[in-house]
Amino acid sequence: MDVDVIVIGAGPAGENVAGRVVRGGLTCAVVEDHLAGGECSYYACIPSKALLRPMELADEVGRVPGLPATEPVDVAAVLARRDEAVSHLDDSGQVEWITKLPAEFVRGRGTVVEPKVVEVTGQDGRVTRLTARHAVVVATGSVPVVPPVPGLAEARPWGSREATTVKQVPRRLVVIGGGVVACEMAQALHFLGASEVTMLVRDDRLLGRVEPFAGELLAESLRSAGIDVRFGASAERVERTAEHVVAHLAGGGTIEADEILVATGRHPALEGLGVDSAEVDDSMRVKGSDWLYAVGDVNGRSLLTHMGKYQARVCGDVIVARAKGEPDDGPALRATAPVPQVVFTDPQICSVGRTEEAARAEGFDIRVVEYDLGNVSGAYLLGDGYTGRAKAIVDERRKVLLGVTFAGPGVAELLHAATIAVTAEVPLEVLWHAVPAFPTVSEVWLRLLEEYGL
Ligand SMILES: Cc1cc2nc3c(=O)[nH]c(=O)nc-3n(C[C@H](O)[C@H](O)[C@H](O)COP(=O)(O)OP(=O)(O)OC[C@H]3O[C@@H](n4cnc5c(N)ncnc54)[C@H](O)[C@@H]3O)c2cc1C
Ligand SMILES: NC(=O)c1ccc[n+]([C@@H]2O[C@H](COP(=O)([O-])OP(=O)(O)OC[C@H]3O[C@@H](n4cnc5c(N)ncnc54)[C@H](O)[C@@H]3O)[C@@H](O)[C@H]2O)c1
Repeated sequence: MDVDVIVIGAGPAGENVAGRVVRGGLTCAVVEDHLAGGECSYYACIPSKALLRPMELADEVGRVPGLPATEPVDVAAVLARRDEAVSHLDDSGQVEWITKLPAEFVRGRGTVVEPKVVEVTGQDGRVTRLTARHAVVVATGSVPVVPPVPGLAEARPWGSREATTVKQVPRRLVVIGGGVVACEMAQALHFLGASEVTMLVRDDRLLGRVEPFAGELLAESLRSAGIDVRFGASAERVERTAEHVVAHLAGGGTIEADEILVATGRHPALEGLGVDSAEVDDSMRVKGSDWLYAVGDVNGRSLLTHMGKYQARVCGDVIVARAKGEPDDGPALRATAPVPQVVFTDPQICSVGRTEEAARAEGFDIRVVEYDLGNVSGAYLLGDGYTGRAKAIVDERRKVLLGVTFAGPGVAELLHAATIAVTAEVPLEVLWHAVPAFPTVSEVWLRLLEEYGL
């Protein structure tokens, strides 16, 4: 079969490339080995957020006197809603979306066998050969890394998929890692009944890529909920017995649990793909090639759905421009945006742009302003004991924001204002005229500017 563009992988990134190239007038085939919709729809963003939402709501209700207690939580109902959110692992809706674009949907494992040629091996072993006139786009996502701890692989550890598809919440859980998956899933499963959760965090802080204060607030929250967060801790050996799993700790001691969750990062999914590297330029074209592109997790730039989709929009439009011989270097045709991210824990942690450490390392002349969210009237009204913090990094030369971080209940919805301010490089003196409504948590913007001296 000949088409203009072949996309391998129908996760959020691959689907969005297909949408853009078809909209631009090209024909497209989308190859998917497992479920159209990708990791995000069935095993990652959607189910994890469905599992975290009841905890968030219960915490919120708990902060407002006079409302009925929400415990005990109906775990079966929470899991049933999670199952609905992931369409019971049925991808027919997503396949229909692809075919209605219209694009050709080809189920099977894709391999690039020669330039612009992809062979797809179906589950029945049949091979379909696809040829692209213009481009092949790799959007195969990422796979979890399991560290080489003796006995760990044999102990059948959980990865994020097992955690998000959980049917029976284990009573005792050991979590290896202190990143986003570890924190979100430790907290969700603890809320849903894992009464003994121990986190083995190799480093001395949680969420190593965000501002340290945010990780500290989160560690306090996890610990006060009863989760045993151990810093500088690691398993040197793991074994599974008939009844449980045992983690032998470096430096002595053991922890016995029902399951062990490994959340130690992810690698680009390149195995068996016929592609050695997915390192791309800002147009998402693989370095050294004029027909191969890579978007989403697989290129390693930013392992987030919204960033994969953003890259996909750029990539699709660039391919269309190049296919038509039109200019391919307009500002909308390069993926260079600051990265926003939300960690959906309690407190929520969200950030965009540079941290203080990153800005200093890049040589910016900066000033840091911070403000306690609990002192904002809008936050006080959300409930008793609301705590949180905001931190902004100001480029002193241009008087614009380089990065903003919020930590606190419900702060995720504050993030897009920060994303606009950072992306558009809004001068602080202009930002001053963006008056936050009273009494909302957004009033923290005014407080930050006042702290700065405006
Ligand atoms: C537990 C968890 C929670 C997360 N929560 C969030 C969140 O809240 N917000 C957020 O922004 N990000 C979140 N992420 C990250 C997000 O899931 C990824 O960034 C996103 O799924 C990447 O999209 P993608 O299209 O690049 O890859 P994927 O979604 O992984 O899709 C890749 C697709 O390619 C297919 N494929 C692979 N190889 C082949 C092949 N050779 N042939 C055919 N098909 C192939 C796969 O089957 C898959 O369907 C989370 C991740 C995890 C693990
Ligand atoms: N809300 C969200 O946006 C969201 C949620 C979940 C996942 N994600 C994405 O998924 C990606 C993967 O998440 P993750 O939590 O697996 O990765 P991560 O990179 O966020 O965290 C990995 C953690 O494992 C630790 N670690 C690494 N190697 C180790 C080893 N050998 N032994 C012990 N600890 C080790 C690290 O120090 C770190 O604490 C993230 O990059 C994130 O972008 C996003």
